[in-house]
Amino acid sequence: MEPVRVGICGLGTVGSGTFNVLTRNADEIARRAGRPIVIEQVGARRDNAECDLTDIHVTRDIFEVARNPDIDVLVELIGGYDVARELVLEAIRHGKHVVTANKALIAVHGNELFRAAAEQGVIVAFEAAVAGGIPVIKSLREGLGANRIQWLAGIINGTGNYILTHMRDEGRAFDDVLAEAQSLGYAESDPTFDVEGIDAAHKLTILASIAFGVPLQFERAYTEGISRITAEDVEQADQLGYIIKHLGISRRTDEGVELRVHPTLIPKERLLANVHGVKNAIEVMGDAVGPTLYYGAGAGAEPTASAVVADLLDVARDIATHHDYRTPYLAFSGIDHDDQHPPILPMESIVTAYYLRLLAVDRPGVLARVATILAEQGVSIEALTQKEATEGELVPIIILTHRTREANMNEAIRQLESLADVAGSVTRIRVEDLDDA
Ligand SMILES: NC(=O)c1ccc[n+]([C@@H]2O[C@H](COP(=O)([O-])OP(=O)(O)OC[C@H]3O[C@@H](n4cnc5c(N)ncnc54)[C@H](O)[C@@H]3O)[C@@H](O)[C@H]2O)c1
Ligand SMILES: N[C@@H](CCO)C(=O)O
Ligand code: NA
Repeated sequence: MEPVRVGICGLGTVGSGTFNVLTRNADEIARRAGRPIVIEQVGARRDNAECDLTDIHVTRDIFEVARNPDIDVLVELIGGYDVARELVLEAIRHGKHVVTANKALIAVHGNELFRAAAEQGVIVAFEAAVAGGIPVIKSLREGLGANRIQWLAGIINGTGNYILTHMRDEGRAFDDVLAEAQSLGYAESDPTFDVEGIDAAHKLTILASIAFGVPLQFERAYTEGISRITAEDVEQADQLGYIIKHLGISRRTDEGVELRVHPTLIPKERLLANVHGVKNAIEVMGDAVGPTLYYGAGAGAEPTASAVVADLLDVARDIATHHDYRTPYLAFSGIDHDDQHPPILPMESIVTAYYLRLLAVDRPGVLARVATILAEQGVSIEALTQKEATEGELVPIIILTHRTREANMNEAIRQLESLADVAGSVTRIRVEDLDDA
């Protein structure tokens, strides 16, 4: 059969990994695809010493790749929102299929890109965009197609998990571990995307669409990062039998779909609590299959390339299939025209348990006043511990609550912070049991 001709745009961490995996495993890949997958052109600002570009047609103008009539598939690995959007739209206009690792692009511009691609009858594949090498998109979209998905929860940012792991195990400083993750090629070009939860929210947005059949709605995701996690909270969580992980959680309720990224206390014995370093894992609960777990490298050159090349294999197999008979981009047919899908819920309406840490003046009646405020908001306490005074007259109070509405907790925290007995702000970290795991 005719080869599939690929143009790779961007020759950084993932671009070089993709180039090398495609080249090294060319024979194996051709046997799987039933035809060779060949690199016809590379668009890059500069050569990359990791790649042997002898005999490769290299251009400094990536848009040349998008317009090259000898290219069947453009692989977008430049990252970012704007130029990547222009590049992908240009490739689609020229009838090319697209493979991308760019979650920012898909989460923010995906609805527009899929519309354009559907009009041209071309594939847009993005397995590498979520959890790097873990085939979670394919699993959700195809392997779990029989299920009504109930919830999914995952560690979906490798850099953040790498930082939390090394801070906890080695007592190292945040900035020091972040610099290491950057040097290993895990971090986004703007690492605040990793540490403030934006990258995880991009990925969660994509997972939720595929799990629940809702259009991509990144702007509705609740996003909180790991930059305010303190050693004190890590220690308190440990004593209570929990570990703090940065999770993306999406859950179907009777009212709609939760879409939230935040640090979370999870019981130490859960599988997700034992996912460390750059590894990612996503737990998915389906009504028929029950809990399933997907684990592996969430970032890095060749793990991510593994997903990019798997998408190229899918393109090679589906290229001759009519668009109407291909797997839909977001797993459900007609998400765009279907207004039957559930709404994304505002954060105030989610229901979860909470860990609270506050500093109070050590005088009679303080605990009663704290308990009264919580009771008036309908928040019931599972455990309350008053620690030894550490900061002058102030004593830390640690509270674990039962499940309650976020709106009630917001009001309780507002009232607690206005008490004369309470110093500074109240730390709040959500707690998930991940039942049924
Ligand atoms: N690094 C990872 O582990 C990882 C994992 C999954 C997904 N991703 C995604 O993959 C994409 C690429 O990430 P990366 O880590 O390889 O980044 P990178 O910075 O290492 O590589 C990007 C490359 O694109 C080039 N580039 C950017 N704009 C260009 C332009 N206009 N013309 C030509 N070249 C241009 C840059 O020079 C750079 O070499 C991003 O969307 C990222 O979110 C990365
Ligand atoms: N910066 C991302 C890359 C993988 O998407 C991470 O650390 O998870
Ligand atoms: Na993936």
